[in-house]
Amino acid sequence: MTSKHWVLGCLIVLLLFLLVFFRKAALQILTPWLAPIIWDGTYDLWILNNQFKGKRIGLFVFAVKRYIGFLLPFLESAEHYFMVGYNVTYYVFTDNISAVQKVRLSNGRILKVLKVEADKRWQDISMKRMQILVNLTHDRLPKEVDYLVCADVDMVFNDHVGAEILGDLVATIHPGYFLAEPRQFTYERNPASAAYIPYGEGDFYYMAAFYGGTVEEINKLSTFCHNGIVADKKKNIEAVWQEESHLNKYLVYNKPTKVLSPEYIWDTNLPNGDLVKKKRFLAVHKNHKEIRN
Ligand SMILES: CC(=O)N[C@H]1[C@@H](OP(=O)(O)OP(=O)(O)OC[C@H]2O[C@@H](n3ccc(=O)[nH]c3=O)[C@H](O)[C@@H]2O)O[C@H](CO)[C@H](O)[C@@H]1O
Ligand SMILES: [Mn+2]
Repeated sequence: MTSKHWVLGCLIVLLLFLLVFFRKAALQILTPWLAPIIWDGTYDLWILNNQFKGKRIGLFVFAVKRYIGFLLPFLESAEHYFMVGYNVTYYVFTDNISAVQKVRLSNGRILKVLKVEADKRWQDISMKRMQILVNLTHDRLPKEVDYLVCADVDMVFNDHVGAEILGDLVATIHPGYFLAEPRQFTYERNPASAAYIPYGEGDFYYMAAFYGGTVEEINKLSTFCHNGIVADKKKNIEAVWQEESHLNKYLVYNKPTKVLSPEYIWDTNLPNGDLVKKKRFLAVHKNHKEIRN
C-alpha cells in the first residue's frame, strides 16, 4: 500500500466515525411510518390555519391538591400562546373548585371547572386522568370539541403552540430521550404488566405531559390505558411510569399520525437544549416531596 492509499483509508475511517457520531444530532422530521415530526421551520402556519379553521379545541388538565397552585400560570400562559384565534375550552378537573382563581379569557375561550375526588397517592391522581378521559370523551366532548389536548398542569406555555399540533393522534417525544436509542427507553419491561413492551419494539419514548387528537382517538387511547391500569391493579402491580407507560404501549401499536418534537415539552434542567431552538411548553420546577404529599 502506498502512503496515498493510507491517507485515503484514514480519511474514510474518519468520515465513517464522524457520520456515526453526528448521526444522533441529526434531528428527524419524519417517522419511519411517514408521520411528520413537528419542529419550528417544518410547516407553514398560514396553510395549516386554513385547513383547521373553525375547529374547536379542548385543553384537558388536572389540578388536584397542591397542584392547584400551578393552574393560574398554566392558564394565563395558554391564553398567550395556546391555539390563539381558535375556540378553546379548558376542562380543569380539581378537588377544590372554590380555590380556582379567576382568569381573563379572550373571546371564544371558556373555562369549565369540574370536580374530581382526590386520591391519596400522586400516582393514582395522575393515572385517574385516563379514567376521567374515558367518560369525558364518550359523554360530553363529542358535542363540544373537535380536538382534545391533554396536558400536565405543572407547565407553562412559553412560545407559539397552534394548528401545527392538530391531528388524529398526536404525541410528544420525551425531551430526555430524543437522542436515546430504543434500548434506553424506560418502557415498562415487566411482562406481567399490561404496559409491557418487549425490547426491540417501539420507536420513540413519548411523554404523557402533552398529547392529543380527535375526541374519538383520545377515547380509544384512554380506554386502552385505563383498562391496562385496572388490569395491573388487580395483579397488585403498577407500571414504572404509570399512565405514561400505558400511553407508550398504546402508541407502539397504534402509531401517532403526527409526532411533536421536544419543542413541545421542555425542561431547562435537561442537556442538549441548544438543539431545541423553540421551547414552547416548559416544565415548572417543583419540589416533588413538598408538592406531591
Ligand atoms: C420525568 C418524570 O418524572 N416523569 C413522570 C412524572 O411526571 P411529572 O413529575 O411531570 O408528574 P406530575 O407530578 O406532574 O403529575 C402529573 C400530573 O398529574 C396531576 N397531579 C398530580 C399529582 C397531584 O397531586 N395533583 C395533580 O393534579 C397534575 O396535572 C400533574 O401535572 O410522573 C408522571 C405521572 O405518572 C409520569 O409518569 C411521568 O413520566
Ligand atoms: Mn408534570
